[in-house]
Amino acid sequence: MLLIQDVTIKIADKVINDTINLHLASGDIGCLLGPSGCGKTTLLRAIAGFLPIQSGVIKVRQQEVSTATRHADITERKVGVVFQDFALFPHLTVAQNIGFGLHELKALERENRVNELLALTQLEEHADKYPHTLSGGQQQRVAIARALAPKPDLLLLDEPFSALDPELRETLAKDIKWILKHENVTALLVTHDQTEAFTIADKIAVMSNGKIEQCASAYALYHEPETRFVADFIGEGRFIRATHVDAKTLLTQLGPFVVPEMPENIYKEFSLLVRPDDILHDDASRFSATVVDRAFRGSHILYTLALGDEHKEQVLCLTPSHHDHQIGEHFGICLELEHIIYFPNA
Ligand SMILES: Nc1ncnc2c1ncn2[C@@H]1O[C@H](COP(=O)(O)OP(=O)(O)OP(=O)(O)O)[C@@H](O)[C@H]1O
Repeated sequence: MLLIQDVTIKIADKVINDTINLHLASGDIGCLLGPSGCGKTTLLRAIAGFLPIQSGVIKVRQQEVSTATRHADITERKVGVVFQDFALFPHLTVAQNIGFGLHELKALERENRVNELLALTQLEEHADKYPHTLSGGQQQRVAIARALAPKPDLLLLDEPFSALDPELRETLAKDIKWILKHENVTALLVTHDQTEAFTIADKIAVMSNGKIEQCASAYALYHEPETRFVADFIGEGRFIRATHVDAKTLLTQLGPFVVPEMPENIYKEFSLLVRPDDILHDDASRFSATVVDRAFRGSHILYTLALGDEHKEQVLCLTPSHHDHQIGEHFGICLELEHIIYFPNA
């Protein structure tokens, strides 16, 4: 449904997006995830048709909509856009906002489609209200319903939850995912919040410095990051030094570790990614670590632990919160890795 091949976008001669490749099949929910300034919004704007591209091609439904020499009009793209600030019409009711893009339909068809979307977004009781009387979450649902009303082939959402408070975001993200799947619309959203990306997206493109570093499912990004940037950016974790001892064994400050499956061509010495769930609290272990920081998370505590006498390396450890240790205390830990993620030593 959406195909982006080797796309480069420049603004005032500065390369903002460099050789971007991305594919979304029909019904996929994709996400552009990355730190502020990495070029997410610029790419989304180019797909929507607000910006030209300098090389490559963007196709929607196999039609070329952007190349270096062709720039299809926004209306020709059949792309819906949901903006960060919702951009609702203040003088129109909820129902009128949703029906705004349906001028081509007959009155009855239009009314049916509006009613269908009011039900889908659970806004029936608010149909005759004006946007300023609604909560942020409700306004966002109106914005999504309005964008979905004309049945666009592709829906683009620019930081759709950023104006909402954090508790509401996750619930709304789940609701929106359900709505998008129900409408079977292909969607691409921009966010810098990975929880949001994990909740809503089938496929996440992690961006840095104008490029896509890796495009994969949330699970693959977390467990099989292909670059050091993705390993750092997605989830939590620390790198510790490791040495490849023999076909089955690695050596780290936490002793020898027998590897479930040794990667081919692994370096002799390398940096090993250790996630908080790879470190187990184990009073029987002969390796102990010192608590240098702790974050209480209700059911769990996330400890930052310093290793060895010199405290040069650190790992994170997520334990049930009845293991309550203070900063400066020691406790026994052991390493339990499912995936060996390694990079050359920095
Ligand atoms: N109109 C413009 N003129 C000049 N530079 C621009 C313009 N628009 C964007 N940029 C630059 O392009 C880069 C990428 O911006 P963009 O808004 O795409 O990033 P982003 O990843 O969406 O960031 P954020 O998460 O903060 O919105 C930034 O360095 C920005 O300064």
